[in-house]
Amino acid sequence: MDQTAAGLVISVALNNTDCLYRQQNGDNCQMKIIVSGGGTGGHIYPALTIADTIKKLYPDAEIRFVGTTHGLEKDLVPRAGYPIDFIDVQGFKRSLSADTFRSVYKLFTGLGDAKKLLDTHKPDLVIGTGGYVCGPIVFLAAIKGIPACVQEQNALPGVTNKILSYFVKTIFLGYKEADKYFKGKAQKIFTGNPIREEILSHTRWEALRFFQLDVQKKTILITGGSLGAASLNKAAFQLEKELSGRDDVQVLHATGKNHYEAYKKQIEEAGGFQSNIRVSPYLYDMPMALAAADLAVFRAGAIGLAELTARGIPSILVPFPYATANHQEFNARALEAAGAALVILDRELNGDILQEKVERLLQHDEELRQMRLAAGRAGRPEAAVDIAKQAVALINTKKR
Ligand SMILES: CC(=O)N[C@H]1[C@@H](OP(=O)(O)OP(=O)(O)OC[C@H]2O[C@@H](n3ccc(=O)[nH]c3=O)[C@H](O)[C@@H]2O)O[C@H](CO)[C@@H](O)[C@@H]1O
Repeated sequence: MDQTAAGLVISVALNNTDCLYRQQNGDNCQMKIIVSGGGTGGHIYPALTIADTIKKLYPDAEIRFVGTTHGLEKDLVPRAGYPIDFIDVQGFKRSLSADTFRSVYKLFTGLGDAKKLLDTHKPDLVIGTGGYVCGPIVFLAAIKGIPACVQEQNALPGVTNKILSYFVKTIFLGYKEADKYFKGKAQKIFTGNPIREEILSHTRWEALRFFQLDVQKKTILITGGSLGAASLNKAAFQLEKELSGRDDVQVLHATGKNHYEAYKKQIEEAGGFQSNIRVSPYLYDMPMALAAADLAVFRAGAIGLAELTARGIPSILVPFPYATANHQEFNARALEAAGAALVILDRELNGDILQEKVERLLQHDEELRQMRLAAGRAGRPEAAVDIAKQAVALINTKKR
């Protein structure tokens, strides 16, 4: 089906949804949606992006979140202006231990809490974005015949989403590579990962002006994810020492808050860097930093990579080796196979290797250009809208 036809199908489905609601519930009716995902930012940010996109498309939609009090969602969701209910559930460790019994017990308390929430709020749709917290509520909704779907961010899916694939109607895939791991009956739709709207809202010129960077130089963006990465910082230090004062390149580097003081001290001991090297603890202006970047040196978290590809930025990726089941390497390898990234494994990373790869790309414009084009092809800037529309259209399938 070409894109226009697909767009038509979606819009017809949405009109039906609207009609159904108006007919059955009158004009005051609001779609009620529960979104659940948590633990790390990697599950919460996509959940918030999907919620924001639904609100933008359907301003009357009533959206609430379900999370646990142990996860970051406790802070991030209220801050984003959504109500959140908490359920008492705990993840399973990969190995058997005394804690396993506690997790089983908590699974039942979680299911009990989820049942109460479904009975109280009577949602028309439940969306899960991964993390064990979304297990009970998405599972129970599906069992009760409430349309339910999940969004999987990684190329190697998480356990909760794999189990849920046997019960939900649809799985929205961040990576095509994840398809083969879902054995359940759910329909699998490759949409890419949802990214916040601001990621695409700045031009290169605006960003260079914002950071007072030089328009003649190539900009390298270096970050080890939201917490930073010691191994990446170590290799970056050698690279930045070599690039300091160069007239063809400039660097924006976020070390991670916990690593910043030590890094600053290291720079001082080395006699300081020139102004083409900018080091900060954290980049609050990531959308601007991405707009300025010609090349990125990154970990391989799914949302960071979706942001890079949405902007068509070539990258050198160093997957975090301790991520669950090494899923970051799967994310990174998918981009490498697409021709959009070079991969250095954390155990092989050192200043020489990073410098060699960076210099190669800086000296070979054509290789960088090809990688930029490949990154652009891999990008799915429309993912959030696709997911929001197709998830809401599932309401039509509700048994009434
Ligand atoms: C350690 C770990 O297991 N991380 C997982 C976590 O991602 P995690 O949250 O670690 O990383 P992601 O790349 O998915 O997201 C990072 C987010 O932080 C932002 N940012 C980062 C640095 C900075 O200085 N400023 C800033 O704003 C990025 O723009 C991005 O929006 O969930 C992802 C999705 O399930 C997984 O793919 C990751 O493997």
